[in-house]
Amino acid sequence: MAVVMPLSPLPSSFPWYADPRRRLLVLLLALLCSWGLACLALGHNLRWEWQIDAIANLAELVIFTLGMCIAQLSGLSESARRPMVLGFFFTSVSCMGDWVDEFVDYSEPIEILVETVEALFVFGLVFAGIGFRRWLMHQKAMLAQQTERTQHFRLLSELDGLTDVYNRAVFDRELPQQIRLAHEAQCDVALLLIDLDHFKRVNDEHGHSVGDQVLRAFGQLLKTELAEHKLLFRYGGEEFAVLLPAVDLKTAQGLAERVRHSTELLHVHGGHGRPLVLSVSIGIAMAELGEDALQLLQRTDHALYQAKQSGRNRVCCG
Ligand SMILES: Nc1nc2c(ncn2[C@@H]2O[C@H](COP(=O)(O)OP(=O)(O)OP(=O)(O)O)[C@@H](O)[C@H]2O)c(=O)[nH]1
Repeated sequence: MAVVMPLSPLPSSFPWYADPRRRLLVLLLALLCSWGLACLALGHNLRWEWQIDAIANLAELVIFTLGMCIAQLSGLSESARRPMVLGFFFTSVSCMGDWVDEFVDYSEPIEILVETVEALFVFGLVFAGIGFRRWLMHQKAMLAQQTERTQHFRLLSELDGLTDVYNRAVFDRELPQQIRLAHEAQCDVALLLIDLDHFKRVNDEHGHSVGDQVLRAFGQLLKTELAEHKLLFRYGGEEFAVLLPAVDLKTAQGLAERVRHSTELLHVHGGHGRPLVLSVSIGIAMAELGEDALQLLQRTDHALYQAKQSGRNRVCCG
C-alpha cells in the first residue's frame, strides 16, 4: 500500500501515466489491493449480523472511490486534482478500515493499525477540501477572465476602429433609448450631427491615409471637447453624432461652437507638409414631446443641411 498510495497524485506528465484511463486503472488497482491486503491480514472472521452497517460502509466506500475516480478523470488542474484524489483515496481507505473494524476480531497491535487507518478519514477530508478550494478558486479566476474578455470584445464590437468613438450600430440603439429616457424624466435631450467640410477634397488632394489621419484627429478632438459627454458616435464616413441628455439648447449650441472653433485650430499635416485648413458644419435639434428617433434625426439632418447650404463652418438649429 505504501508503494501504491503515492501513485495517485503522480503528475500526469509522467509518460505512461498521462492517459486518464491508465490513471483510473492504477487507482482502482491501488484500492482493491489495499482492501485485499487488509482482508488477508485480518482474516475472514466476519460476523454478518450487522449487515446494515456493512451496506452503509460499502456505500461510503463506493461513493469515495467514485469521487476519487471522477476527480482523477475530470480534467481538473493539477494543483486541484492531486489533493482531491489523495483526499478521496484516504477517505476510501479509512472506510475500509471502518468496515474491517466492524466485522473482524483482531489483536491489540492490529487494532491500533485499524484505528490509524480510520483516522485517515480526517486527512482525506482535509486534502479533498484543499483540492475543492483550489478548484473553486480556479473556477473563479476563469470566470473573471471570461467576463473581462467578453467585456473587451463587446467594447471592441461597439467602437469604430478608426476613430475609437462608438459606431453607428450603438447610435441606432442609443438614440431611441435616450429619447425615451428624456421623455420619462421630462428633461431635454439634444442631438448634434457634425460633418467635416469638403472632406472629399482632403482625400483627393492628399490621399486616403491623410484623410484617415484627419478623421482620427477629429475623433480625438471630439472626445476631448466633449469629455463629460460620453455619447459620441461615428455616424458614417466623415459625419459624427453626439447625444446630449439633460442639456438645453443654449448649452448644446455652446458646445457645438466650441467644437467648430477647435476644428479650425486642428493641426493635421497634408501631403505638402503644411497644416490642412479644416472646418465643420453642425446641425442641432432638441427632442420634442412625442417625437420619435427618426423625426429627431430628420430635423437634425435638415439643420446640418442648412449649415452646409449657408456656407459651411457654422452651427444651425432645427
Ligand atoms: N480617408 C477616409 N475617407 C473616407 C472615409 N469614409 C468616408 N470617406 C470619404 O469621405 C468623403 C465624403 O465626401 P462627401 O460626402 O462628398 O462630403 P464632403 O466632401 O465633406 O462635402 P460636404 O460634406 O458637402 O462638405 C468621400 O470621399 C469618402 O470617400 C474613411 O474612413 N476614410
